[in-house]
Amino acid sequence: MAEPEPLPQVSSEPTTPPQEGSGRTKTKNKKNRSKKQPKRAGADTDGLSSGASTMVEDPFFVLAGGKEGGFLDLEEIDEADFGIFGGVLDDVGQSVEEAGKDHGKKKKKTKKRKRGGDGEGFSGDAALVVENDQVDVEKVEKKVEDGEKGDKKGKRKMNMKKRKVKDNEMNRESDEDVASDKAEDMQDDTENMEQNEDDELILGEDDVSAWRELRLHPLLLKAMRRLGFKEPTPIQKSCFPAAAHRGKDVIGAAETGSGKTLAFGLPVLQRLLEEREKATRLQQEDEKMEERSCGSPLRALILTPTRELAKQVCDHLKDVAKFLGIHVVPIVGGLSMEKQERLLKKKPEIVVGTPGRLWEHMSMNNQHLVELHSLSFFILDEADRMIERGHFRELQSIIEMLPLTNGSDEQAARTMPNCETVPILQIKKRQTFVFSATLALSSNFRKKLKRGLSTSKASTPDDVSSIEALSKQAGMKSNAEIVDLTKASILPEKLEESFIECSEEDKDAYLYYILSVHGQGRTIIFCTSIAALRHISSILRILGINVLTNHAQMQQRARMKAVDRFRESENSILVATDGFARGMDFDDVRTVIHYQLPHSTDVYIHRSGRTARKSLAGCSIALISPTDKSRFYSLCKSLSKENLQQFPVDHTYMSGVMNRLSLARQIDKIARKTSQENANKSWLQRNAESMGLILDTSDSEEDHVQGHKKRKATSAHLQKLQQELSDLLQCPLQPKTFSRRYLAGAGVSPLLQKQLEELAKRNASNNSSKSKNKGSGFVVIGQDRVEPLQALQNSGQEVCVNIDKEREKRRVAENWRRKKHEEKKRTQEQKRKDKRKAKEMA
Ligand SMILES: Nc1ncnc2c1ncn2[C@@H]1O[C@H](COP(=O)(O)OP(=O)(O)OP(=O)(O)O)[C@@H](O)[C@H]1O
Repeated sequence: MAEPEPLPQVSSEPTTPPQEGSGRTKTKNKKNRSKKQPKRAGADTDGLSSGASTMVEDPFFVLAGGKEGGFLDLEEIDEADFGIFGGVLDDVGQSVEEAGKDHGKKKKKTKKRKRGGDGEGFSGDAALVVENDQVDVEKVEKKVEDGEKGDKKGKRKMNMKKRKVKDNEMNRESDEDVASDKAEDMQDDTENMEQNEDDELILGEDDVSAWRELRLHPLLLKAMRRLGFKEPTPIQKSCFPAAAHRGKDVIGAAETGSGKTLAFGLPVLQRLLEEREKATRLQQEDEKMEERSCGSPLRALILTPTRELAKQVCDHLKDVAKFLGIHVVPIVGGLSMEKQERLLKKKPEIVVGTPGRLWEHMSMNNQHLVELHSLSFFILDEADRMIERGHFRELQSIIEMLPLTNGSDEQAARTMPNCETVPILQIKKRQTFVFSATLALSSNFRKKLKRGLSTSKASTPDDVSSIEALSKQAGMKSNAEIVDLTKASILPEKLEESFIECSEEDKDAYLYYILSVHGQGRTIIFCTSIAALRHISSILRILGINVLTNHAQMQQRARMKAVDRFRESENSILVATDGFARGMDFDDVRTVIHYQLPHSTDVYIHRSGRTARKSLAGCSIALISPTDKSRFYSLCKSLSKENLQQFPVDHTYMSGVMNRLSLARQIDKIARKTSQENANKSWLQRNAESMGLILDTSDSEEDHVQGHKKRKATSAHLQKLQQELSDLLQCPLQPKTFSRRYLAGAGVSPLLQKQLEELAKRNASNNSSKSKNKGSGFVVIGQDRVEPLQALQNSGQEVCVNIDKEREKRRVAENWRRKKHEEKKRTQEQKRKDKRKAKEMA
């Protein structure tokens, strides 16, 4: 075992990064680490092997030390949710097939080493304590608000709980290593239970003939059989031959949920597998190769705009690469830098990350990320998002780090240290892939694509403000394969779009109506603002609808939990902001509701694209207030939509909806006020404590009594409202035409539902025993509500949303208003004149 790697010292001299030791290091001295400005590799040919960097004053100091740059609503990702490696480092001496089969055995061997190791990963236990405590605090807070236990007792209890949470959170860091070891062990155990890839195969050999036609590597074919992917999706079919067999760069655009991740992922895995096979053959010929053991250099760098998407892409590739011995690692903000350094020391072939954190590592001269000579793939997922509003300055810096692609393969090979997996002859040029569903949104871009990249104007060196410029700077060749499978509307074919016109205030009512009357299936509600998200989630919870939330101001652990819970239940409802709109893949989301309209067409497409994925049907409903109208019409225009369906609202439900909503709003108002007051008090307390001051809380006797009375009255009022609402919620949300024989389901509580079903069963058995008394049957429709898609398909009414017609309508209305106004003015003037005349006459 080699000595732990010495950390680079801060120096103003040019320096060579230390060579990677093969052993694990536990040194964590971050302070000693030098912050260097990495040099563009490839610009200095003899510096390539060492990854030498010139030490200059670091212009990225703020970035390196700070948070993920740029995209403020990036998702925090918890390390607990990342696996470490999809597999184990492959034994190059083995055949590829063997490498795959022996995977399980090797895992066991590595496990022993890991146990005494540095404990990356999950800190489940500690987190659970904190989370449970958090729930307890909420319970206690609620009790305090309800005035159930009396103020002082409740407060004391709450303070104790809060302190406990704080302590736990402080201890969490130190507990993490232990907990993560446990989690790692558990993960290993689970993996050991999966004995063999063959046991997991869902499809037979003949089922995947469509993949075979693409000349997919046998191990990848097996992976497709295991995942149950019978045939390639159109984008995969179009991209694979060009990317994998002809080594071309690819610009890929296809609708949301069409499998773009594997459209770029499979060619990467194919090439790595093929090269590994060649390497194995060469190795057998050349015994010297055995001495070479520096692990694998970075072969593919995949960039995504959000942390959650990076995690998802990483997981997806790991799934495919599970038995391939190819390692995929996520490098995103929100994780400990040191832990990521340890992951990178293991030299994974594929890194998926967000630009901010990747650049942070690069600017600290992380050897695996700066030595990019053998990088074979540079991939931008959701590329159009990357260049938006100058968000990812780090992207520019990363692109500058990429070796120039015009150097010869041999030259590149010469500069590479002894690496087993990429022998000299196998190094091909780097391929660049750029993908997104909304790449072709701008008509300009489509035209440019048609003309081809070669004819476009040269961009300035620091300009990555267009896909074109970005691709070129990343080294994309002018003969790149352009695969644009998007239609004019870009949206999936089976997406039923609809809208409800209502006032801003009534959006809550329609939202509740949709969820309670047509609430089947997984639903995502999108908001543009966190304030709106908080408002509706609070109202819906008061109304007894259990919603999950995900937004940038939530703690990461809670966010990831929400995502997991959303995946778990097929009727779950998630309220999210737009950070969640791109790329997130959930099984069978039936409905997307745009509570607030997005600011741009591409966000609308990505939001709506969370449903109707994988050629399944889904529906999207936009709530349109008068202020949203013009934006909505322009959106329709940019998507070439002239007609849209109006969501079929059964207005007989609305008075019931309004009654409930009115109570919920009152409850919400009181709860907000109380929590605001509590927050203010504790803020004051905290600040006074931190300044060493004692707060004068001694009210006069009269104030004290008054305050007490007020609190008591509020609490009684709150209880009354809650009781009223609870009574309403016990009854079905009936339309006026409610028949006693048919209990319509919306609003039926699970308990009532159960009781009614039992009653119905009893009635049915009574009836059958009493010689089938026709007409006395009792039918419970219960919670099996109609799903929005079904409602739309049955009775959605098409409405013309022709923007020109709307403009015309608005113009006519304005003219009419102006005329009216002028007429009024004229009449008033006339009246005044008449009065004056009458006065003069008098
Ligand atoms: N060949 C295939 N057969 C069946 N399912 C597939 C196939 N390829 C990918 N999938 C599945 O399709 C789903 C969507 O894939 P993916 O997330 O890559 O779509 P996408 O085009 O990137 O969507 P978005 O534009 O929203 O990011 C995933 O659940 C994935 O597992």
